[in-house]
Amino acid sequence: MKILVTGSRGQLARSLAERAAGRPEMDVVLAGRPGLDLHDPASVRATIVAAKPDVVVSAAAYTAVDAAEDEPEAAFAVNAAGAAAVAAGAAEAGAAIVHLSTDYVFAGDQPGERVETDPPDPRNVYGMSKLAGERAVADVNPRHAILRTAWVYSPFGQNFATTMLGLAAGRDKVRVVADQWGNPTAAADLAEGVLRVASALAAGAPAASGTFHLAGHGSTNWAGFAREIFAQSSRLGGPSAEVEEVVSQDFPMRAYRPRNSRLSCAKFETTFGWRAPDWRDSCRAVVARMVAKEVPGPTR
Ligand SMILES: NC(=O)C1=CN([C@@H]2O[C@H](COP(=O)(O)OP(=O)(O)OC[C@H]3O[C@@H](n4cnc5c(N)ncnc54)[C@H](OP(=O)(O)O)[C@@H]3O)[C@@H](O)[C@H]2O)C=CC1
Ligand SMILES: Cc1cn([C@H]2C[C@H](O)[C@@H](COP(=O)(O)OP(=O)(O)O[C@H]3O[C@@H](C)C(=O)[C@@H](O)[C@H]3O)O2)c(=O)[nH]c1=O
Ligand SMILES: [Mg+2]
Repeated sequence: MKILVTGSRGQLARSLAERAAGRPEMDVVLAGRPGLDLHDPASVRATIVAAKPDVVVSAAAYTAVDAAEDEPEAAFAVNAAGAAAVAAGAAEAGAAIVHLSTDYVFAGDQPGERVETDPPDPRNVYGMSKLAGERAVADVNPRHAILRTAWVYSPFGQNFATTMLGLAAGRDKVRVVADQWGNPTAAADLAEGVLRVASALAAGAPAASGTFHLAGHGSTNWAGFAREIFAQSSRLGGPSAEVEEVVSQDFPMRAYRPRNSRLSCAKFETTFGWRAPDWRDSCRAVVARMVAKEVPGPTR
């Protein structure tokens, strides 16, 4: 099975490449800028059609949540029009598409866990642009799985865990919000789930089409996530800091963040027969790689 992934240096793209290595039945090809640029639909179409994939994984996105507030045109160009171009290219190539979306499509003002049929109601530009992308993908390519995930981290590139370890290297105490709840998701676990969905779509399983939630098992708030990162790091002699819990109001950010974006992954688990590991177990594994500095930084 040939899988074309959009984006070459992103967390999920790199995790997919790593996860598929040594599995000859999974031929994962990464396609990023400048060859495939989501600002340039013609480059997207040409790259996908030329590659003749069985499945396209639409991983590339405009993911700078705060910056999106100041440049909504760019966020929508990439996350909505760009996603539509990926889905159209996949349809033209006769390929199915796995498209990644986010917990931030929800308002986060309801208790409990969100299921796929709950109404989305994004409260920031990033979330609005990703919701527009979901709708465009579903319209353009009937053989689609839209996977909403959350709080993705990995040894690759910039994410909350690398930010926390970076801050801890220079100070004793870090202030972290404790009133935003969600499901930390290791990119490696997400990649495993994506490969399972890709296989099911390629095999023509009708149940594999639709919208699904896939995130790490169990939930916490950002302060709890930070404490776990530091606990694992200090165990291995890496940087750590005391976590001072604050509320969102006391940690102003450009973009509004949902307070409760916990996702129910029951539909994914039932459909694909697989559950992501407990977020703490994956956190231990990822932080170990970060502390060991096993992975070089982004090659920019
Ligand atoms: N990170 C997270 O916490 C979450 C992510 N998601 C979604 O999951 C998916 C994967 O996220 P993740 O791997 O973390 O993302 P990253 O932020 O790690 O990587 C984003 C990728 O998108 C690429 N990209 C950005 N703009 C363009 C463009 N104009 N043309 C081509 N490529 C572009 C980047 O390319 P380059 O390497 O050239 O910069 C990079 O490869 C995304 O769809 C995201 O919305 C959902 C929930 C949480
Ligand atoms: C750096 C830092 C952040 N925070 C807070 C700010 C924010 O509310 C929360 C998370 O901050 P970040 O900017 O790392 O995370 P954020 O950019 O909101 O992460 C989101 O990215 C997009 C792409 C998604 O799709 C979401 O699922 C989610 O992962 O932590 C602190 O409280 N203290 C700190 O020192
Ligand atoms: Mg961010």
